[in-house]
Amino acid sequence: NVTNDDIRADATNNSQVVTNGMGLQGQRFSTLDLLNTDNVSSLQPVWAFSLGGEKQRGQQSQPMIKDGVMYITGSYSRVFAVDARTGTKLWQYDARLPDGIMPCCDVINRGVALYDNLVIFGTLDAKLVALDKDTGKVVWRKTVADYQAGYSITAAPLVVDGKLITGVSGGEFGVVGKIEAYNPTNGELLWTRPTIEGHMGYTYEDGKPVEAGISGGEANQTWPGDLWKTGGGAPWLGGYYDPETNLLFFGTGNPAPWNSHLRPGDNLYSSSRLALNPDNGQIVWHFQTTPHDGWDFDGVNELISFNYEEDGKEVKAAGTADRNGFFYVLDRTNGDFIRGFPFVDKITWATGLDENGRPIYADEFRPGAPTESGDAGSQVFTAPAFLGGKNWMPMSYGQNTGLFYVPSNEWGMDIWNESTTYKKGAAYLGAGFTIKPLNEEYIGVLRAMDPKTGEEIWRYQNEAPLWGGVLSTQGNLVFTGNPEGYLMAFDSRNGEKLWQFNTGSGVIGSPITWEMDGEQYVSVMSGWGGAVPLWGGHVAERVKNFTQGGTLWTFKLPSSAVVSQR
Ligand SMILES: O=C(O)c1cc(C(=O)O)c2c(n1)C(=O)C(=O)c1cc(C(=O)O)[nH]c1-2
Ligand SMILES: [Ca+2]
Repeated sequence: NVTNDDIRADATNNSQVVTNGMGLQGQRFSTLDLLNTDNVSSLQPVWAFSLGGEKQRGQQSQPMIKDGVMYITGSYSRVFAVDARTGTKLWQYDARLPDGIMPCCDVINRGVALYDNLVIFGTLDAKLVALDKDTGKVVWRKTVADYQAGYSITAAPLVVDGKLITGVSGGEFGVVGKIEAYNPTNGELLWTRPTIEGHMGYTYEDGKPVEAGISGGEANQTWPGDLWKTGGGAPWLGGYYDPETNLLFFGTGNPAPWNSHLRPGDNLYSSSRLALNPDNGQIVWHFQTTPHDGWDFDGVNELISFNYEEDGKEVKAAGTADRNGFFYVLDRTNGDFIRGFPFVDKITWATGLDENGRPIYADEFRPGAPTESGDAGSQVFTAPAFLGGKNWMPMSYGQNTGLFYVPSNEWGMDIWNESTTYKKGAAYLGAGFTIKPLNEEYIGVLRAMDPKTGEEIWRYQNEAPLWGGVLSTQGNLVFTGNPEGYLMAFDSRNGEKLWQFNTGSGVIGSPITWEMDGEQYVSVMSGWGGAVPLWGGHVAERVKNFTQGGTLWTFKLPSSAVVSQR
């Protein structure tokens, strides 16, 4: 069973992985160094587990490990429990999905939460399901939102001190984003916090809703007319928790519709980072990365807590690499902007950030308004593309190097606006687009970034876009995968590629590492999919021959190699 203490200790307990992010702060760093730059070239597969069936695509899950059992999700809202020593399947759960599910960006899922004897995950029809960890049988099931309005859940939920916290997806359908806390034991709703200004939040006392304040204080200050009622801002990537400040950090997605001329104003809290009180969901501070977004620059990307020394003082900071191409370092106690810098080579839509971190817009790179007669507005070519300088794939913070390892992409897009009106359950974009690579040789770039200076310390360039999570370790290793099928290991200090292994399908999951029976293991999901093949325009064309899949791979050193290193 998984306790609150297990969850709190996850970043330092090497024998388990019971949080998404390998620790509540989501640093994705392991203090293990049995596997290191000297021996990683001997890393070998121990077993591979196929998810089976015909639903082989888009495997973004991060595995979890507890007491020798691994828990993963697969595409189409499936969960599997596997013996971590042998890869033998213990049980499988397949959600029965209705025909009308509407995920914008493939049938993906990013993983489970573990609590007590339960394995809990969110489904493509916007339900939370809690399964018995030993049998895979449903213990409770709860509808979070109406899938027929375009809601879904793709992120892993988070458990903090006995509260199960989830976001929702659906920004491309004009849903209203919300973050909610549930009792993980029975699925009872504890609080709900809409992420669009003007909507009421509630806490629940004895099962009854009690008003907990309008998000934003007053309705509709940064939106025109009724647009806030269908404003998007979906916190679709979930969030993390920082024990030092007792705050939840969630990001919010694009405002709806994409056509920004329909909604003059900053459109809070779309494309923002939010800090919430975990007890009642109150928004403690917010930082909006792209006010009045006109390019689908969802602000969901993870905000990762880290501390550093400056002028003899410890700064409680947090770093985030936004879709819009800028990396931000914030004071995580209050959301103040400390510094920001580009982490991609080309940003056209803004010339920089002002002293508060607000973008300085280059208006000629905002697509034009449609004409009165209904013709599309002027088209622009702008960078990054809407799939972002970085998309969902989580970066890692190297505790030993002080660097962030950021999976990123170099691309731009043609984008134009069209007229649109809201219709329940229909795409609500008011825009058209074609993504194009910026370079012939590469699109993906794994970057080691110094958050104190904005300097890129090293980079690895990949032909296809990078779409997988990153892990770094005390053994000076950085792991990530690519759509070409490789799981790769780099030297975290200089970016030298030390090892790679082809898994047979694109790696877009998040690798983990843990210790079992005195040996260090690495696991990752393989299975190409996600948004790139669906929405990638010319880039999708480039990657169209990559094969889909669904396999969980586990690696370790041959026992002899470990011995010889010691
Ligand atoms: O606004 C939203 O609700 C929403 C949800 C999701 C999702 O849940 O996966 C994505 C996006 N937007 C999105 O804009 C996007 O680029 C994207 C890529 C992916 C993916 O898994 O590859 N999901 C999503
Ligand atoms: Ca979106």
